[in-house]
Amino acid sequence: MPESADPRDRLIVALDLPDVAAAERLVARIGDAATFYKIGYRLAYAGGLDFAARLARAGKKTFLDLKLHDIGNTVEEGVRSASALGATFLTVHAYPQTMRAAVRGRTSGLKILAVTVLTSYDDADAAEAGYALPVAELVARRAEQAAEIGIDGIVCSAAEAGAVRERIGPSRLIVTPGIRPAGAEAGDQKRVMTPGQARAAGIDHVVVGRPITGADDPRAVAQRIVAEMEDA
Ligand SMILES: O=C(O)c1cc(=O)[nH]c(=O)n1[C@@H]1O[C@H](COP(=O)(O)O)[C@@H](O)[C@H]1O
Repeated sequence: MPESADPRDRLIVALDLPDVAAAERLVARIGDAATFYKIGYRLAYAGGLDFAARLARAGKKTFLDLKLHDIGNTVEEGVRSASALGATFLTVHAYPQTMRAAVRGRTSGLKILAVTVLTSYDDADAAEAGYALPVAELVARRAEQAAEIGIDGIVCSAAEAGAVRERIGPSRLIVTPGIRPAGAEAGDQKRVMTPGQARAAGIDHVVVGRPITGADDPRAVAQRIVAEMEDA
């Protein structure tokens, strides 16, 4: 597994906040306890892409969670445009055509992550969406396809990390949302593990949003998550 030199890099804080001012306040409160931030739909549509570029210029690592999925040409050119924002990671959905297009549009420095099956899905949700395979099998199949296509990393739940690692080998990344410190509310997440369990399962990065953004002391929660992974 590729190892980051700084243990704080293992935690990616999801800045799922209404506006840039709120994101700036949270980043300031967390201070040096976190090095890596994710900007998803909520903030991206409220000025978050410029903010992501600013964070990157300020030395933070950024993850653009845009979950691209469209015709190949649109994905390829979209990835090319996103490359200008200085991000470390960009997500696309793990459909083969979409992943191939993303790899064509990728420029150096930007790693493409493929979202296999959302962590808010269980087998019943996958069946409702028309998939015949249980979630674990669908994740494994998409991870295998992602590796064949040359995607840099996989987004899945930590519960699938072992099976995914077997299929993608040691050098690609495993990034896992659906992470909850012991006792925290799962919310809409259905495939959930603790930071320590995730780390022990061989993940490279965890993504954590509400347990940090909603905390009275977000810096302390971030520090505890990093420490829990160090001890795992
Ligand atoms: O691509 C993602 O980051 C993602 C994939 C997935 O399968 N599940 C998932 O929760 N996410 C994102 O990870 C974050 C999890 O947030 P919390 O549930 O608040 O910790 C959110 O920003 C989601 O958009």
